[in-house]
Amino acid sequence: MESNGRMAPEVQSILAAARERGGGGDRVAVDARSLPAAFEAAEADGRVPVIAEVKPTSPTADGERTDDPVELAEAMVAGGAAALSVLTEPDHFGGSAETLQRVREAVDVPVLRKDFILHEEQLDVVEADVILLIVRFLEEDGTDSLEDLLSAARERGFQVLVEAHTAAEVERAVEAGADIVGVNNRDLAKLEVDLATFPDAATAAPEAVTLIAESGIGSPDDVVRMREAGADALLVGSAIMDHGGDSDVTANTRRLTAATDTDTQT
Ligand SMILES: O=C(O)c1ccccc1NCC(=O)[C@H](O)[C@H](O)COP(=O)(O)O
Repeated sequence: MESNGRMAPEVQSILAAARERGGGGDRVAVDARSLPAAFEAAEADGRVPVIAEVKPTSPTADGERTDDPVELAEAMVAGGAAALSVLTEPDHFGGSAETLQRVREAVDVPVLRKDFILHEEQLDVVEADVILLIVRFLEEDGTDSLEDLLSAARERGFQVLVEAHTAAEVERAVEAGADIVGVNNRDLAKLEVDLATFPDAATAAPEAVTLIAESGIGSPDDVVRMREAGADALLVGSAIMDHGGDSDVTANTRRLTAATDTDTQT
């Protein structure tokens, strides 16, 4: 696995901050909204299942979006988002646990807590329907193991999205017991996006796994490409948030949730 020393400086900084961050107070117990059921409901009424991400900024964003996150989240749901992802990482993404809590109270779709969780106590910061565990960040000394975090999260009622970047990491996720696996098209070592990543790595996932294509998806053509490669759902942040601008988040979401294979025909 990639050593943190070979990660992009921004990612090393994210991980250093994550190692320092503590947990919450009391142990969380969640009555989670089902992510697979939300995807099925979207499919049933003709929407591509999209997890739209409330990401005020990021190390690779062109700027910051300062609109009220709850209004952004509601606009994403109005655009057909099956679920939402909310950054709770404060130092590099402008997120917070309080934002996630407000968003989750305002919508009825499942909400993913997008953060860099390395230790069990960090699960107890806020209730969410789904939490993220990143394979390559949990193979380092000084973090809890993927298996331990998976079971600790499930004991609290969370669903778990396990993120991989390569076929080997998909195999590792499945071996650890993941039933929802994301393939990140963004290489977190270099912060480069390559949409060929998902089709390559997805081949390692068994049929029973719910498979999510993450990052770099910006157009209806990209949606169709990921779906044809086996994505059950897509996780999209930047193309919906439009960090440098102030475009309509509902329209940005709908453009992707309404994508069909006719979009790729000339
Ligand atoms: O988005 C970043 O710049 C980033 C930098 C360092 C570590 C993680 C990062 N992003 C996390 C994500 O997984 C994305 O926010 C998510 O998949 C959406 O990606 P996109 O649609 O490309 O905004």
